[in-house]
Amino acid sequence: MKSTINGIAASDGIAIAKAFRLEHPVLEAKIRNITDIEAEQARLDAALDASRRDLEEIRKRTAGEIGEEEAAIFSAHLLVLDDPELIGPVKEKIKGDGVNAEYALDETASGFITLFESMDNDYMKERAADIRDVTKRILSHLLGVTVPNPALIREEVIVVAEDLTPSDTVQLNPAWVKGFVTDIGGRTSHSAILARTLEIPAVVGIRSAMAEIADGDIVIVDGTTGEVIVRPDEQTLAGYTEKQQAFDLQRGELSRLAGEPSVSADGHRIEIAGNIGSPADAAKVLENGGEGVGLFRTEFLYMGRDSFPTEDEQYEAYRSVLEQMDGRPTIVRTLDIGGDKKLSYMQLPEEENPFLGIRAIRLCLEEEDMFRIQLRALLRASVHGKLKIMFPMIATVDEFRRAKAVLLDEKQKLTAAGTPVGDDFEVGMMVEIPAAALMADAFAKEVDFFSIGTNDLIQYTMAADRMNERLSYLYQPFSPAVLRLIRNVIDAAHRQGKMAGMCGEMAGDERAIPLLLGMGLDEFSMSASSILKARAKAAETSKADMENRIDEILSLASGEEVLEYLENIR
Ligand SMILES: C=C(OP(=O)(O)O)C(=O)O
Ligand SMILES: [Mg+2]
Repeated sequence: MKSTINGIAASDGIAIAKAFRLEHPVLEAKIRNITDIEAEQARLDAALDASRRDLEEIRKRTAGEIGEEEAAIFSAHLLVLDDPELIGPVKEKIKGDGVNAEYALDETASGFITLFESMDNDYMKERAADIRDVTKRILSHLLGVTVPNPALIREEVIVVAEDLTPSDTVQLNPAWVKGFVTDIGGRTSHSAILARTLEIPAVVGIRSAMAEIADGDIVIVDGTTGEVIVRPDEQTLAGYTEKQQAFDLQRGELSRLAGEPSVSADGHRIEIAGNIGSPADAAKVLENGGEGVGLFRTEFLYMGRDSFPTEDEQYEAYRSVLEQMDGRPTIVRTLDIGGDKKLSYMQLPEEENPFLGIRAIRLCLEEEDMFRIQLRALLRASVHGKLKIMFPMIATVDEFRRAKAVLLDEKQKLTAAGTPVGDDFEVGMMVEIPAAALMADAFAKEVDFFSIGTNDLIQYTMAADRMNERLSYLYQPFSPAVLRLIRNVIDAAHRQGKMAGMCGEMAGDERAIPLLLGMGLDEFSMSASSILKARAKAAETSKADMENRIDEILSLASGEEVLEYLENIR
């Protein structure tokens, strides 16, 4: 029976395909006593063989379709599978204790995991993560439970999941994943941002998707309205197929703006740039006529792998982006890990409030060696284009100064060693903490540019978790509280002759563009798929007219009133 469920529209467009449930099953390794030891050991061997076949296949396909680097993790898993130091003790335990293979494996592996994780050694911590993953795979074969392998998807699907972590999403191949729906999350959770980067429709925060959608159900995702139709009838299907074609047509029409500059109706020039998570995304920004990169979220280079990227690997990634952008301004943000963005190979402390904890620049200033590797890679790459280095989550002027001092120290060392470093790279900061927005005048004297991170700025201003769908009513980009902070940042930047940009999702929101233009925002950075619509919106807006309205808008009492005001301007 057809049913319609609603969530938060996260990425525009319509996708129609079969559901693929991405669910991590509970694997319980209960103890059983065994009498036929040989048969039990043979059962373990069979599970090892099956796991080996899985991994070889996944490795091969990942290497061929995504890249050798991404496939490396599966080679590491294959090594664990064949490691006599793990498998030997499991077999001995089956024999010595007369217990079943699941239990012997789980106990032995847990012992190694606890031991390796407790060591102050990144290599051993990575091995612990590998053992955990491989153990799950072997257990699933022993228990006859299927674990989903998104890397093996070979038909068009809509991924249905409770949640997609950033490391889940980097493994999805957009050639097959036509859209996704999740029960958890909001418009600015990272899975939603990634969907926009990949230009695939998505609806998040549905709450009942996993309960209502079975594997193989036909699903329509309307990422523009937030509707998800499960098991549609013929008529509904036909209606949405038409809607899908109209959407594609509109996208095609907008593409004529790709080579045009971004100018308001009254001739004011702005820059519209793209947000990226990998060097491959830069091509999408250019295809959509982006005038620069306003945010490269480098933490994605650190995800979907089982060890830190080396300085050379990072250098290559930054160089690739700068070369592709060919002299256009390119803002690369230093590592913003923590909060919901975790690394399997880096143990972060358990915190009560991870979004208020050791993340981003706070972590980098604590783990200075790790930070310096990234800064060296950036400095070496700076000769290949117009690089702007940006620090995330800056709360105090002192933090900015400390981060910049480490950068300049590395620059000096490289120069002393004869390594070429660009002379004209800029150093700026994200404004995503209310304290920084309020103190923008003090910061403006020290930075080369600001980029306002509304995703976090809104959550910290409203004290409403950006990922909690139940608080989405509080997560208000148009709240005058947020708008006043934004204006403060732009004005402070301009008083010092500095550029003010925005790379939070608000910059690509068509309703916000006239308002931001009126406040004088210089640079708007967004998902590649929003660039052309934003350019069209700017072209029909008079900056001078909006400028005259700003005081009135900022004196309204609520986000709802602001939105109503904006809708009535015509
Ligand atoms: C752009 C931002 O950074 P992220 O979404 O990566 O936290 C932001 O906070 O607005
Ligand atoms: Mg942020």
